[in-house]
Amino acid sequence: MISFRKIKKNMKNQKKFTINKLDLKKGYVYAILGHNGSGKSTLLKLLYGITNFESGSIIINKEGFNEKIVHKYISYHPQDTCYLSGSLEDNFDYIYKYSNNEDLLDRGSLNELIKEFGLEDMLDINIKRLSGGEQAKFQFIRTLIMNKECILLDEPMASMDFDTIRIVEKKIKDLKEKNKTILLVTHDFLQAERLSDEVIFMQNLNIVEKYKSENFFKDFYFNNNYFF
Ligand SMILES: Nc1ncnc2c1ncn2[C@@H]1O[C@H](COP(=O)(O)OP(=O)(O)OP(=O)(O)O)[C@@H](O)[C@H]1O
Repeated sequence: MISFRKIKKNMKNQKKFTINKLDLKKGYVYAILGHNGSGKSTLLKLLYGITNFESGSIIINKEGFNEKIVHKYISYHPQDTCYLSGSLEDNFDYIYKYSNNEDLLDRGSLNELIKEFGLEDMLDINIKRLSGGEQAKFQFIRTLIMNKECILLDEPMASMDFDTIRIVEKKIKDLKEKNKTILLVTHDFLQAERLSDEVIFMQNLNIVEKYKSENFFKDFYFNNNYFF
């Protein structure tokens, strides 16, 4: 269980990002929806500890909140692809060489994922020469092999093709079956409906409400003139 209480973060133009109360349960998929600039990425960055907040608290599994605890429980897929220099294979090798993550999936599992995502013939290519979608596949695989209890996904499918999206959606369902907690930022409402248990709806740097997905898509989404 992850709990946010009375979070306040100063943003640009004297605006404040706030979360009064938010509890995230194990084994749930949360879709984070909202307009551009509503604060979705900021929510993930706060939880991963890469942006600060002025007041309030985050507690992960009753253990508090610091870098060690974050890295024990959480993996993060940022909106932009991050990689180091060298080939695609080099970038996977760096993880096995330098990561001290005890949960890291083994090389066999990595190789299966590389095949499943069709990257096996691209391993020796300089990663910066790969297409946006191929780099996105790399980043998603990297997030999977971290093998953490809570997985933060910031628009992971934005540049993926239809077949790849199907694979990623299946992976997210499999992760849920393994009792992982997923926070998925997406602009695809149909995808959110397919995958999520609950919707966290954001507006103006606040969480408007957390809804059971069936209620959000049945009532709020269609009845709220905010959307039209
Ligand atoms: N560290 C920061 N300090 C001040 N303002 C910030 C900071 N990070 C983001 N912002 C601003 O806060 C707002 C929310 O940004 P955020 O990236 O969370 O939006 P988002 O909902 O993920 O948007 P999108 O759908 O476009 O990806 C934006 O207006 C952004 O410019």
